[in-house]
Amino acid sequence: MSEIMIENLCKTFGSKDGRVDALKEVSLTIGDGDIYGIIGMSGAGKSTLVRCMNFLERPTGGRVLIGGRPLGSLSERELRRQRERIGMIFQHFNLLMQKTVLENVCFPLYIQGKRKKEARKRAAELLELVGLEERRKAYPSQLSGGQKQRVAIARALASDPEILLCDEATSALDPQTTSSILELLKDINKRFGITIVVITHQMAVVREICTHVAVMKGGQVEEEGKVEDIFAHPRSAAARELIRSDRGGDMQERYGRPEEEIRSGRRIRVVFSENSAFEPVIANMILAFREPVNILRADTKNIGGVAKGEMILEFAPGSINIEAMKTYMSHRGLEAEEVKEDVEQ
Ligand SMILES: Nc1ncnc2c1ncn2[C@@H]1O[C@H](COP(=O)(O)OP(=O)(O)OP(=O)(O)O)[C@@H](O)[C@H]1O
Repeated sequence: MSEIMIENLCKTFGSKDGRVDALKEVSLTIGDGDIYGIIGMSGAGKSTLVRCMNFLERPTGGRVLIGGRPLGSLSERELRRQRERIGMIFQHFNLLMQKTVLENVCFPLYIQGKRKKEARKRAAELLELVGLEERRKAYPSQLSGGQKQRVAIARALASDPEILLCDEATSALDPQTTSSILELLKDINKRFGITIVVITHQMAVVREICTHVAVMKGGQVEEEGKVEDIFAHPRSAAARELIRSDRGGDMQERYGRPEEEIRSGRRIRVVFSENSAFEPVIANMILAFREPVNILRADTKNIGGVAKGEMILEFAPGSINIEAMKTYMSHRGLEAEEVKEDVEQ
């Protein structure tokens, strides 16, 4: 069992400039086998939270339970054992530059006391899993960023972890390499049932692989739930802002308009899971109400493998048909919600 329960977690750092409350009463549950995203802007407390999950950082209040066992009650030896069951990967890979790819993956196996032959055999299997068996003799400096992260993933898997913590693991990679690393993580989750926690500031990463997400701001969880629900109905300003800044989608070039062109008039955000049905509904609505509607942005996004369409519509200033048009859309399966001023620049 690798369920992670976080209860009222607090972390306060003391410094010469005063106190910093990096985590304020954070509570969440990460289910066994989930791919769980923790998203927020810089300074939100994400790294502190993930470091508290394996007690690399000791919380100042609250509890962390893994598989029902509170980490705070473990002896140092038990804690070391528990940490072996938690792999970690980082933005800057943290590889040993003087060692070959194979030796990098062998490293945690040597620490566990494995013999050289056994460790090399296991490391070779893991390199095959991440698609790098042919680069086993290379040094990290000879690899691309994506390949380095694959080595780091193989190394993290060497101790057969139940949990993999990924701290901004794709932030240093280009979008295409990011997608291939996310695919690899998804595959690992599916094949081995490893619970994966993804720390990121990019909504695109969350929607590509995560099942659940917690949105953090100022050391607190602003919103938490299934990715598709939060994408469709973001409740907090922090979630709306992250969704708004999530660019990338194949329809955008066709419809995309620079945001400077956004004028007055009420705006709504429409979400639908089959984007092909957008156009007839909107076109028929314009015909039915005989009123112009401005498409400010249209986009498709891949949320956990399902294509979701998103559109920002602007109604004519002073229109009296807005509520009727929202009802028209909702009767045709389009989820519509008002876009508040605080999410537009
Ligand atoms: N060791 C430390 N000593 C003092 N303050 C710290 C320490 N570590 C983190 N903080 C502070 O705690 C807050 C949360 O930092 P944290 O690194 O967890 O945020 P984050 O969401 O991961 O942001 P980033 O993506 O920029 O790392 C910040 O105000 C940070 O300055």
